[in-house]
Amino acid sequence: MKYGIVLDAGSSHTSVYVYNWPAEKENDTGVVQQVEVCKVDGPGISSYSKDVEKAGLSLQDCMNTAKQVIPKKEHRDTPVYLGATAGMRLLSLDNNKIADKVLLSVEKSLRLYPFDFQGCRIITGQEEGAYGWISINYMLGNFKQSSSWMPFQQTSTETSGALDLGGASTQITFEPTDSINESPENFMLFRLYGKTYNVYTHSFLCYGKDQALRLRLANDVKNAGSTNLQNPCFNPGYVKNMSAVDLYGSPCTAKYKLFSSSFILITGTGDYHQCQQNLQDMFNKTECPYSRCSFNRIFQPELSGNFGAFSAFYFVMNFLNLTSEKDLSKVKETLKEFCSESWQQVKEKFPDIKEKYLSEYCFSGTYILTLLEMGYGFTSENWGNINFLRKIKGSDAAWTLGYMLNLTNMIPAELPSSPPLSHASYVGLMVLFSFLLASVVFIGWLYFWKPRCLQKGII
Ligand SMILES: Nc1nc2c(ncn2[C@@H]2O[C@H](COP(=O)(O)OP(=O)(O)OP(=O)(O)O)[C@@H](O)[C@H]2O)c(=O)[nH]1
Repeated sequence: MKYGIVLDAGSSHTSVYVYNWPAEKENDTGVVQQVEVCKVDGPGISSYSKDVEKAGLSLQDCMNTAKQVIPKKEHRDTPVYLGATAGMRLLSLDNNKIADKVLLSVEKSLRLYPFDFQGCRIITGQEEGAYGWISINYMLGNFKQSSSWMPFQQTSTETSGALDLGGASTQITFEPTDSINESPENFMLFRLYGKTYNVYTHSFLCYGKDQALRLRLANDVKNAGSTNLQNPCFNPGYVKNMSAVDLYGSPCTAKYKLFSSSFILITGTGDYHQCQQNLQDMFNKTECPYSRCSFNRIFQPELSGNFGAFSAFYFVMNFLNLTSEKDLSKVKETLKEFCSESWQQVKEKFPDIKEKYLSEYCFSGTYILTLLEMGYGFTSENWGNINFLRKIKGSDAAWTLGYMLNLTNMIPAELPSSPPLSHASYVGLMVLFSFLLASVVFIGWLYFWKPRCLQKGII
């Protein structure tokens, strides 16, 4: 067995994934399995900008778990990759030097482990989308192709689109059916197992659910001209004092800072319709320099096929019991009901759920619906094409697997030149041919030898 470790350094936390696969089958599709995932206790590495040494130290527990999971004799040959996503993208926009220091601290810590350290870097939003798409299609077995020696052409499997909602960014990636490509920067060409895929992808920075909430609140403060907000996206009776540092401390919201007040007071009113109207403003649909756009002047081809929606799409829809609801009007009905429940009732009903997550489910659910409907253009007709999922065949749906498959060259561009026959058929045919050959020799011997004997007898 071979092993690989990928660290997903996200905006809200870091996860350490351990994968393994049989060495002799490493180019086969679907053989890589996730054997462990460890969530680092504490926030994402980007929040250690004022204490960079701690960014590296925070990974210790999960790296020790990886050390235990992987057999000792494999440690030296196990590659370790770290990809940082939108939290670090934002930090590097804000202060590139500090972002480098954080990555250096993390690298220093990771080099202390007995693994084969391969590097830490901030991945682009486009990579995050594309690797997410590769991961889920690899796990779903969608890259399987008919082998070239087959006498008939098998139709190739359709791929599934990928929808990823993080804390700071969100990605949409799919293989469009039309060939309109008005925005080359949104397309990636892949050649995998002998087939070419032209994949559309876009990552919206600041549209992950945590930054989107801040973006909305910062706009609300600006529009209201007050730091005392009545907010329809929180349950009635919910009251929160949010620090101005937390609200304006990211490049997504910094420009909205108007007041010197150090706190913003939020009081929930729990009105789904008002919340959705409020959130719609975040999606500019009026300007589009292309034949079609999602929002904010970004090109998007017509949606096609099924989509796997993971990460926060799954966490939120799973809490609301909506992962298998295919009727969009029922989804809205459920959200409306949930948002209108008093905060006291909600807390009593779900005493075991972290208050931070619980208090934001009305906002997050409404945001997901608005993003999918208003932003990407899903309708009640194709809502059923979205599959909210956390795992596929035991592995988490995340960009990490695709990242590792790419960096270890485990997805060949061309089909591996497989022998046209299986070993068993080959042995069978050899036995048959040997038997036929022996029979021919024997018959020949009988034919040419016997008559001569007979002739001798006659003489
Ligand atoms: N409800 C719930 N939310 C979660 C859980 N784990 C993470 N989240 C939230 O889901 C969002 C996405 O989390 P991740 O998938 O880790 O995304 P990320 O790596 O922070 O995202 P980016 O850096 O933006 O790519 C964040 O807002 C997290 O706070 C969970 O177990 N339950």
